[in-house]
Amino acid sequence: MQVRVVDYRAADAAEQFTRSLHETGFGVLVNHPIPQALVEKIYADWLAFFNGEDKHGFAFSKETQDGYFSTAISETAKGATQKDIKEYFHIYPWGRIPERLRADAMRYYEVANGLAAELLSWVERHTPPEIAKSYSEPLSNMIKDSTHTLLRVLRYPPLTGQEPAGSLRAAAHGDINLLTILPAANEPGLQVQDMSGNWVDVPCDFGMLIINIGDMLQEASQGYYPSTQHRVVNPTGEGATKSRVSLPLFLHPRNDVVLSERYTAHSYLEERLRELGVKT
Ligand SMILES: O=C(O)CCC(=O)C(=O)O
Ligand SMILES: [Fe+2]
Repeated sequence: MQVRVVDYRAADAAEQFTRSLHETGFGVLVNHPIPQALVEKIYADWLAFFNGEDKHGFAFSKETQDGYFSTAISETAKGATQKDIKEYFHIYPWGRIPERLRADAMRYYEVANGLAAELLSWVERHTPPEIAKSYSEPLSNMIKDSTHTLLRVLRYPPLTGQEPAGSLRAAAHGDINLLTILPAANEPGLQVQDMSGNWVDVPCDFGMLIINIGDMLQEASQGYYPSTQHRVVNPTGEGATKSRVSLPLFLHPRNDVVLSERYTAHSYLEERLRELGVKT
């Protein structure tokens, strides 16, 4: 399997990109409109935040799910036995965020949301008509004015050697949402699973933009766009002494969006958060 690297400005970009999503659940864009300088600034500022102490004043709320999730309460992937080796912060436009970090995060949120709407229209245009006819509304419309789209800043700390056997920076999982937009992290490690169960490195040169299908779009497209399992493996050697920072934007539909005969976006999310152990 090959995750394609597609030039966003190419004439056949939409076709190439959506083919990669259909075949692998992942697609990678270069020459995309997300400013790299903004991404790098966010990585640097948030690394300093995670290295400091005031993060503890932002402990996440079980009710609203915004704020800081420490390594001690970090999520356990569905079906996994160990916690992931990571800490993270959940940013929503209505949620808590350190004031000095707000403007850049919100600018990123806006720009990436705009691109996501365009990519969802590519996805819709390249869905076979017999499947597209059951989309309950245009896909790009599903995320419009959603209050659930989540910007997560992740920090995977340097490894200490004391990690529980078998634990990973991020254990194999599928994303819950419609579509995820992820700028390449500052360190490697992201892998996707192919149909035979092999783990394949996702192209991740600094500056690339990685997009993957989440479970909700798999549900809405009746599996045409698969939500593939992915993970972040632990580095060895020099890499083990470094933090890894990444910035996924999880595009979530409005609560009332009908995904399929079985689920609305709301019922789907509630079920998954309970399974993850971060909500009761
Ligand atoms: O850190 C990464 O590169 C991927 C993170 C991820 O897959 C997730 O948080 O769902
Ligand atoms: Fe993920």
